[in-house]
Amino acid sequence: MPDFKHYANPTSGEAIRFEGGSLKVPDHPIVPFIEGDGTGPDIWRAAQRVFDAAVEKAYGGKRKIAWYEVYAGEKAFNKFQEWLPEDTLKALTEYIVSIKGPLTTPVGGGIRSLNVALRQELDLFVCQRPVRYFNGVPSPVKRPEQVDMVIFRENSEDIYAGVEWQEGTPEVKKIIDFLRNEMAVKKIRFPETSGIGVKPVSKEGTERLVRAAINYALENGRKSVTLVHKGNIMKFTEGAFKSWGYELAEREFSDKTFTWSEYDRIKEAQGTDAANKAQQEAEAAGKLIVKDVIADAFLQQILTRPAEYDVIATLNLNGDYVSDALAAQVGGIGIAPGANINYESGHAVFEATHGTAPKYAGLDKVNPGSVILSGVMMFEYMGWQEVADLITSALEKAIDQKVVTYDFARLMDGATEVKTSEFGNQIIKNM
Ligand SMILES: NC(=O)C1=CN([C@@H]2O[C@H](COP(=O)(O)OP(=O)(O)OC[C@H]3O[C@@H](n4cnc5c(N)ncnc54)[C@H](OP(=O)(O)O)[C@@H]3O)[C@@H](O)[C@H]2O)C=CC1
Ligand SMILES: O=C(O)CCC(=O)C(=O)O
Ligand SMILES: [Mg+2]
Repeated sequence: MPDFKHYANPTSGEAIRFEGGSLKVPDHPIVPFIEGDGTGPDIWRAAQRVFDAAVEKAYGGKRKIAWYEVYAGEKAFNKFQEWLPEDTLKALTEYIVSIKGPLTTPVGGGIRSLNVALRQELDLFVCQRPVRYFNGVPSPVKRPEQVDMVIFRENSEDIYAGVEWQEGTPEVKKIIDFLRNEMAVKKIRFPETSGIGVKPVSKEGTERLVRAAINYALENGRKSVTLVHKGNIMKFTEGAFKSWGYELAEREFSDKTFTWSEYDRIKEAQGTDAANKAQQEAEAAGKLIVKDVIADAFLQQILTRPAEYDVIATLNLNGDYVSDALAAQVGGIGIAPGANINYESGHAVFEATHGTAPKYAGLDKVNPGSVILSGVMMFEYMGWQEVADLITSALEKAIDQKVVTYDFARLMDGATEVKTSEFGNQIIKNM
């Protein structure tokens, strides 16, 4: 048991373990949860009832989650005057699998993102966000059913990691002086009034992310992995991500993949027909195609040709933008789940793609679908597939019945608008 400063130890349940590369899940696993800020408590309350009902329905009392509340954000600050208590990190480390609601990050000053801090502290290097269409969900595009992608967003580095210095401080002056005087940098347009952010992108970081994406694609019968980058402009970070990604695919998965890098080499040596033939043969042999696209082109092609994309591997900031854009295509952020995972240690923190939606806090109004579907991912990760399937089909049925929260109701004809808690009830009723 961890040696907590503030927290009492769990009073029931057993710890999940990660041994020999796989999870060992007891029948009464301790699962820590963070309620979250803003609308977090609303959606968490509904979600927890759905999870418990589905586990009970699937296993009739043989299995049960031992929920264990841990704190971060405003609730932690109010209780312990700490935004992210060390006890929370200890609990998430000890109990391996956890789930959280959204946490507030102020813009422009104040505390840094607690969400990002959690990912960094636990080294949860993959932010995995599946995006698929649920029949009947209102969507702004004509063929939303063509969207079926799984985003693998690098979660530990890039400009998103928060290495930056504020304009006007002695630190930023030092960095700017160093860049100008020792590195001969002449491209800082307004050196006296700039803030500076640094974008670290490493070979190790890229390789472990791309490896996870390719493994996922192979295990789940996916057709392609696309490396999304802005490597034409940021050559040694985003461009390197692309090159390292291709090199990894060819080095570690040569018998199972065909890359566009190989395509280019064949084209150069033998011409376009030979390269096309090689790709067609690889596809016919069931090989995974590893390709790439520049990020801005990707954002227009997901609207015009979504069927061409499948598993997406990308850097941290691109992944953030792409997640919300794709979520909108299939009906919005109300049903966009996610997980932060370290595939090497087994640690995983499940969380919705959206934030705290503060204007709706405490109104029992927003869609709990994203956190509920994050729970579905969690149950799949734990191997409790029966629970995942029960929740998914009950949620699909609720949408089919047009019993939905405000976000869907405002775009659907003939819908019955229900509260967060009532949407949870409807899902439970449908199990
Ligand atoms: N992982 C995390 O914890 C994340 C935290 N955040 C943080 O959340 C805070 C608010 O961020 P903000 O940019 O407003 O983004 P949000 O995702 O919180 O909200 C933006 C809009 O998305 C819609 N929305 C969000 N959640 C739901 C839901 N459950 N059901 C239906 N619609 C929903 C609402 O749209 P509408 O107005 O159209 O109704 C809302 O106004 C910030 O502090 C930010 O840093 C942001 C993202 C992730
Ligand atoms: O940490 C935050 O406040 C925002 C994070 C975010 O937008 C995301 O991870 O998608
Ligand atoms: Mg985001």
